[in-house]
Amino acid sequence: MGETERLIAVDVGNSRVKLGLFERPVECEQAAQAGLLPIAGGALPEPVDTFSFAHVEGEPSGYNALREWLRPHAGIPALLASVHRSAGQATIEALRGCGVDNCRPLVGKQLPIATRVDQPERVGIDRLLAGVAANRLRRPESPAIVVDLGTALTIDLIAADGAFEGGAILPGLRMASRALHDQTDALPDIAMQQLEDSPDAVGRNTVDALRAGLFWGAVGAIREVVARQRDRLTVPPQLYLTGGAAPSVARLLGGPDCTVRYLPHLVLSGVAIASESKPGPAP
Ligand SMILES: Nc1ncnc2c1ncn2[C@@H]1O[C@H](COP(=O)(O)OP(=O)(O)O)[C@@H](O)[C@H]1O
Ligand SMILES: CC(C)(COP(=O)(O)O)[C@@H](O)C(=O)NCCC(=O)O
Ligand SMILES: [K+]
Repeated sequence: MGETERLIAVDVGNSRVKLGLFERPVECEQAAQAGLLPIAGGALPEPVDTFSFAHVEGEPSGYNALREWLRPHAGIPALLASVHRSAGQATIEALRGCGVDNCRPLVGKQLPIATRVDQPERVGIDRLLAGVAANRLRRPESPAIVVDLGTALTIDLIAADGAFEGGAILPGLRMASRALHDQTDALPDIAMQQLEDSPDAVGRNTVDALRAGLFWGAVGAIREVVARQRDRLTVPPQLYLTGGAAPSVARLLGGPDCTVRYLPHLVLSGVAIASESKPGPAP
């Protein structure tokens, strides 16, 4: 298999940079051309190797570890989706410095997904890419709802015709915990490991009360927004979960007519699918 058949997909979020090495040429049963709605069908491309790190301003260790991971992958083209400008730029520089060939940033209008939103160019590219991947996964007649529990928590509706309809944005678990700590005198910041298991809803101390509120607040918000988006649909949606906090809540979501799948690399798979589309101009 030649180098050109491989791709490094990059997803720069507000907390973490995620990379995936995709080896197979991404096959598409229906040509995904810009302007054409992609029809659901084929399997989702999955990375054969992944790497991720937290990006922190002025802290080079994550980028140093990235350079180590990239060492055997020099010469492979990379396609990058970023919602964080400075981390996106630092990641591009690290990739180019490691000899990664032809590292291109993706922009929303290159993606094979239609939108029905007020300002398509303002939508986070991670939200659109998760929609691109959801379109590959869902049954053609079923709409999809994508829940991304990252720095922010996003809950987006993909219509049965494949269009990104918009959705809801709210604080993610880490951000909510940090906001409570920063804006009060007495509340501690809660470690993410303490938010992995369903806590008792009656916290008998400050930390347990925060765990209860943060965890069940996120689960409740997702259930309510999903239910309200579901109310607009005639066909039950398929629910896809991704993002750092998704494993904690995945088994608590869904219902009798709404199946749930946790897909840790949904955005990276969206980047791999987007790589099939017409390449955009080099920056
Ligand atoms: N062990 C954990 N338990 C619960 N939530 C977690 C855990 N680890 C990370 N998170 C959450 O996941 C977020 C990072 O996920 P990620 O999808 O990489 O975000 P982004 O794409 O915004 O960078 C953190 O901000 C935090 O909210
Ligand atoms: C909503 C987001 C902050 C989510 O980013 P993340 O939590 O994945 O880092 C990002 O998609 C973004 O900056 N969006 C721009 C505004 C919009 O999507 O409408
Ligand atoms: K994300």
